[in-house]
Amino acid sequence: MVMKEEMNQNILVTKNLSIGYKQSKKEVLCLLSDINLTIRRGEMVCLLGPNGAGKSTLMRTIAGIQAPLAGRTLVEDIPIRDRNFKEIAQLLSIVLTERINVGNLTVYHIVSLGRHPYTSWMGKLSDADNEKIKWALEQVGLLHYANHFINQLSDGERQRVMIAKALAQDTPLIMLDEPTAHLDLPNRVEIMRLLHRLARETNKAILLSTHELDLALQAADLIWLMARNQPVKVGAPEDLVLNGSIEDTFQNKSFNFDRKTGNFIMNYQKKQMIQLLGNDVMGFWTQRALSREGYQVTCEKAGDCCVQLLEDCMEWEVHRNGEVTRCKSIQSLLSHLKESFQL
Ligand SMILES: Nc1ncnc2c1ncn2[C@@H]1O[C@H](COP(=O)(O)OP(=O)(O)OP(=O)(O)O)[C@@H](O)[C@H]1O
Repeated sequence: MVMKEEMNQNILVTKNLSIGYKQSKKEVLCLLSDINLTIRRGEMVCLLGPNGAGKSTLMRTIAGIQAPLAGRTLVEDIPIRDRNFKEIAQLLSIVLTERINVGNLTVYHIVSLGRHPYTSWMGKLSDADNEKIKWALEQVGLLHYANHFINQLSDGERQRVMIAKALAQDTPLIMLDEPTAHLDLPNRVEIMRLLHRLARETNKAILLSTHELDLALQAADLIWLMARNQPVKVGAPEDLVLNGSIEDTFQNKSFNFDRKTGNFIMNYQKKQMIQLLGNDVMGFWTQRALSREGYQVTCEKAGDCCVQLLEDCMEWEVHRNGEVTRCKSIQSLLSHLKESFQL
């Protein structure tokens, strides 16, 4: 009984999927084999991995755009392979990264294209289709832009139009290839929040590929972590941080992953030890600036230099060789240290 309920919760299932490219009759580039992944109703999954890991290949294979080397993909228990375009378009919708350039179409018209899998060959929209289009525009907060031309919209709004089109397509699975590429930070956050809310409220499954690790860690229900020739690691973002998977996958000698903050910290060659006294926000930014300049920062007594934070007046006191110097900004602190150490 439990098993049956669980099976019904799955919208996407991959079964022993192998992905890659047939390069010639004999030569095959197999990127990954035996991929068994699922996405449940109402879940948002972020697919993460370094460049060349195979994210686009996996997305394309799941969507039926590219044939698998082996295995299969099921959406709502229906195998994608061998289905025609219209049948697939009723099971999954895809939002691609490319910037759309169709200036002479209105927002309403573009979203209405999502209804094509359901209309006759003439593309006549029924009342129900129009209702669905309005609902989709409402979901992304763009109903008032329905009659605007697409080239009158910002990149963030255009992306929301494409999400509305996918919603109008009304498929159980929505896939998005780097939906936050080309967007500024507020729009990136907005799109992730929107997708997260839509997964919850519509009970659809959302799969998106991204390079935005910090946003994915905050917004995803599950992360699929891909690395070349390694099994896909699946887990809640926090589990993948705690068990070191994120760190291992993105390991690089130029930066370290900070498990406490979920951020990457650049590695600078350390030259001089400096003791930093004080904490909180001012301490965090002072430490960042000192590390960038190549100082090794510690809270213990070390070397002959100590920086004391004066949090009340937001100033910095440098103690070195019995001399005390006050600095009014991080910029002046860094130039004073540079002179002092003659770096
Ligand atoms: N048409 C193709 N024929 C042969 N090999 C390909 C083809 N397309 C991609 N590849 C190779 O497959 C590997 C994975 O590529 P893919 O584009 O899926 O990675 P990705 O994780 O999406 O990368 P990125 O983050 O840079 O977009 C790469 O080594 C790439 O060179």
